[in-house]
Amino acid sequence: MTHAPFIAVEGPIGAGKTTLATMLSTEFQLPIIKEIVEENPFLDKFYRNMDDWSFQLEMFFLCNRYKQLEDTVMQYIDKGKPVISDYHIYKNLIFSERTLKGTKRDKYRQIYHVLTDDLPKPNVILYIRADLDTLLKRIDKRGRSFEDAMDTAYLQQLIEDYDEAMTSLAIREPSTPIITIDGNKVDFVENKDQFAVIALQVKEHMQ
Ligand SMILES: Nc1ncnc2c1ncn2[C@@H]1O[C@H](COP(=O)(O)OP(=O)(O)OP(=O)(O)O)[C@@H](O)[C@H]1O
Ligand SMILES: Nc1nc(=O)c2ncn([C@H]3C[C@H](O)[C@@H](CO)O3)c2[nH]1
Repeated sequence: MTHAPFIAVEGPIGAGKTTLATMLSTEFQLPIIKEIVEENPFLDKFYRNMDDWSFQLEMFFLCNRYKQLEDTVMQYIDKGKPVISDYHIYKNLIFSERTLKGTKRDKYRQIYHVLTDDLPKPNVILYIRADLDTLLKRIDKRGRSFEDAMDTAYLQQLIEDYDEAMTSLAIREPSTPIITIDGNKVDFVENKDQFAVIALQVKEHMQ
């Protein structure tokens, strides 16, 4: 590990990233970096018309995450302090490769690499996998109105994109451990023992 633990929780929409990252942050007294959702002016428009709004939305996410990552580096990573985040910057590419087409996709990819290639990346990843039924139930339970318009085929596609992306990340960065959690079976919210197993795995990577 080249720097203090920088832990990222990842997984498709509604997998439980923010929930788990918050629980781990409390357990280990770690500062947490959370996704900006409510202030996002494009999500509502995007779910109603993905083709029209995808570029604006992806750029918004990228710029916000870039700023958060810059701040995280200054406040924690450069000072050798551990930190947990409810996303990995790589998710920008997972989503944009799915939502953008043609020249916009090419331009976005270039901007992504220019902005992020030289920044430190998380060195421990928790990947929550879950199938469509589980995700739909959780998204429904959370009840964000703009997600009512989400296409289930899009969500299913993202589940598969995430699996591919995590496999390719494991090959490209073999020194970064990926702890995979079966979100269909493991209930870290209601079951304390199941949370304890995850917390123990994370602790092993914090030494
Ligand atoms: N293991 C679990 N068991 C039951 N409910 C869960 C579990 N994990 C998360 N939830 C619930 O599912 C909903 C979605 O969780 P959360 O917001 O943490 O997902 P997320 O992955 O951060 O979502 P997004 O991708 O939209 O940012 C919340 O209502 C949360 O309370
Ligand atoms: N298109 C797209 N690109 C992203 O980088 C991205 N990151 C998150 N999301 C969506 C999922 C939830 O609805 C909501 C909150 O996570 O925002 C994204 N959508």
